Amino acid sequence: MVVNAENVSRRYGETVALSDVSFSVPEGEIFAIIGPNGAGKTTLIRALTGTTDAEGDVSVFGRPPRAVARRRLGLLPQEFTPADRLTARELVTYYAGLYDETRDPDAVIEDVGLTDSAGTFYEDLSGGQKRRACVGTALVNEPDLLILDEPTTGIDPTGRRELWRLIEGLSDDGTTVLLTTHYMDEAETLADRVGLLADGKLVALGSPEELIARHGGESRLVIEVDDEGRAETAIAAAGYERLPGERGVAVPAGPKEIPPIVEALEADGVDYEGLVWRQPSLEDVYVTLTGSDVPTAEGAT
Ligand SMILES: Nc1ncnc2c1ncn2[C@@H]1O[C@H](COP(=O)(O)OP(=O)(O)OP(=O)(O)O)[C@@H](O)[C@H]1O
Repeated sequence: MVVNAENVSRRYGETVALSDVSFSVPEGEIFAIIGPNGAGKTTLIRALTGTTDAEGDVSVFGRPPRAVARRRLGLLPQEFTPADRLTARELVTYYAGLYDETRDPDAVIEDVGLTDSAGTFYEDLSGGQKRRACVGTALVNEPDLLILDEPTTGIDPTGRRELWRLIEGLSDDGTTVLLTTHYMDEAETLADRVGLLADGKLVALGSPEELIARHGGESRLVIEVDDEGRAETAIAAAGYERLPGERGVAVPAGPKEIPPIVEALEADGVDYEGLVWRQPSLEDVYVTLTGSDVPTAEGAT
């Protein structure tokens, strides 16, 4: 196992940041930690990298975090603001100077897709380019384990997809990746396995498919309508109950139940604007197990 955490707990005064968290990450896996603000994601990363003391047992490459050879680990912290007046190439080269053996900084710059902007000052890069330059600093030592705390927060959709491709490519080459994210589509797309933290506890652990099958609930038909009360009455008359916590009027329904629901709406003259049928996703798992909405891009920290 590359990472092994057993009964890891951390308190800050009265606040329980982590409570008995246990999981392990095998070589080559992409493991995503998800959870609401304050769930303990960053504290867990700090426990794994030895920058905070925690109770329980943590080992990385079979050793206590602080004893791990620095060159084996690449870390992108959540808050990382390099000097504005360094170019992307200078930034990556600066970090390369911290190790005895490193990759060619220009090759790293190419990997993070910044060759054309290598000479641009950090402050003049776009949000996505900035974050990619930061990821580059974590790659200079060709780490065996890459830890990324919210790598794509604040990045536009194109930039996020580029970073996903980069992370997938690193994983294909054998790098183990542990990341935190507020984006459920990111975890669903990238992660081999996901750990869901809520109030410091690991409340679910498994592949996205397993978690969705276990906690995601049924497929559903979502009726987009102004008069939700009227739609609810119409579907209730046809024997269907509204699912709580969804945007629009959602009804648990397989594909074959779509026609009777539509007939019920039509029969009552409900003026609906749209119908969306969808299968459960990791977002539903998150909402079910944490009781909170998935944060929006603006709300994520
Ligand atoms: N250094 C600290 N001193 C005191 N309390 C802390 C400290 N670090 C974290 N906490 C508290 O521990 C809990 C977990 O925080 P943590 O930053 O690990 O959560 P998170 O899941 O990373 O949140 P976010 O998604 O907002 O980054 C929170 O209640 C936080 O206020």
